[in-house]
Amino acid sequence: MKYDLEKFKGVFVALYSAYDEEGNVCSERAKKLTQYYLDKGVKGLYVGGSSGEGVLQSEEERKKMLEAVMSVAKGKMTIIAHIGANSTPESVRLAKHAEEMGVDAISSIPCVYYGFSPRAVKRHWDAMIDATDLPFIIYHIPQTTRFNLPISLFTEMAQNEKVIGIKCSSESTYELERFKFVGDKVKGHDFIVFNGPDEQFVAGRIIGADSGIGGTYGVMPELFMKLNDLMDQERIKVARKLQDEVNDIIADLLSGPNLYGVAKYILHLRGVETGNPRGPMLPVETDEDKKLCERINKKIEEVIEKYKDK
Ligand SMILES: CC(=O)N[C@@H]([C@@H](O)[C@H](O)[C@H](O)CO)[C@@H](O)CC(=O)C(=O)O
Repeated sequence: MKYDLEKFKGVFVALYSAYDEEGNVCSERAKKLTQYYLDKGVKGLYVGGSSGEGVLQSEEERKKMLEAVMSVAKGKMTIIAHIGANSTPESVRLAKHAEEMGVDAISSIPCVYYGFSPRAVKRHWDAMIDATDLPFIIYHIPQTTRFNLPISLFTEMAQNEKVIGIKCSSESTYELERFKFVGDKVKGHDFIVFNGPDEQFVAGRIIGADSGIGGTYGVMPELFMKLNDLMDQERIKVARKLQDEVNDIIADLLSGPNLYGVAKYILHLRGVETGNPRGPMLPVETDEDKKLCERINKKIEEVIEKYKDK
């Protein structure tokens, strides 16, 4: 096996992007944000994905964000760079840049705007894969891309040595199980499956996920690391109870103007500045929204405390 797969097992924060007060990518803030997660002890970061607003940024902004992250995280955390862009040439340039930066793997959605055939998606992904020596992780998120990855294309992709895993953000745990089962069979060893829906972390791990990448981990990495430890120890009953509490928090996070707006404001309450999400995503503006964030932040602290020694 060409790649060390152990470094892809664990909890990966889907990193929010860091902006200044004018909405420009801010390297200093991105470095502090990266250090925040390094100090928390997460396994790694997924940079420039959905939570990272990669598809809302220019090529230069995406590079700038990754450069800041790598200046802090290189060799200390596993970094997966999401390089999916509107066109194949842009994705290829981002792939090459990610390799120059020393990331551990690249990853991509199939498409952004147009609906494509499996053949077109394969060609798009293959171009990125061929551009570097890095391992590649498929990003499957049909509810936003509208591309329902057929198992035939998945099987073909898994045959490529460089394709080591899939980030499965579809809500079907059956689909996740199939990717794990078929992936392991094709490889003859572990094919890394990342659970995508944070609300189903426990279910995903039970049915085959090795790891998790999530957009709500950023405000409660401690709770997802705890869930992961509980699953490693096969302490399902405690894990289920904690998942219930986490899902209550996620429901609150989703009840505000926008998940990332709320998450970023919660980080602001902790002294970690990342600015507002980029429009059309709504920021936290009203007193009511701010109170919601304060309440969620308090609830997270309480649940961390409650499960610390469980
Ligand atoms: C559809 C969607 O956005 N799914 C999220 C989840 O983390 C999601 O935000 C969470 O489960 C709350 O619903 C992730 O799978 C996406 C992700 O990790 C990323 O790339 O930011």
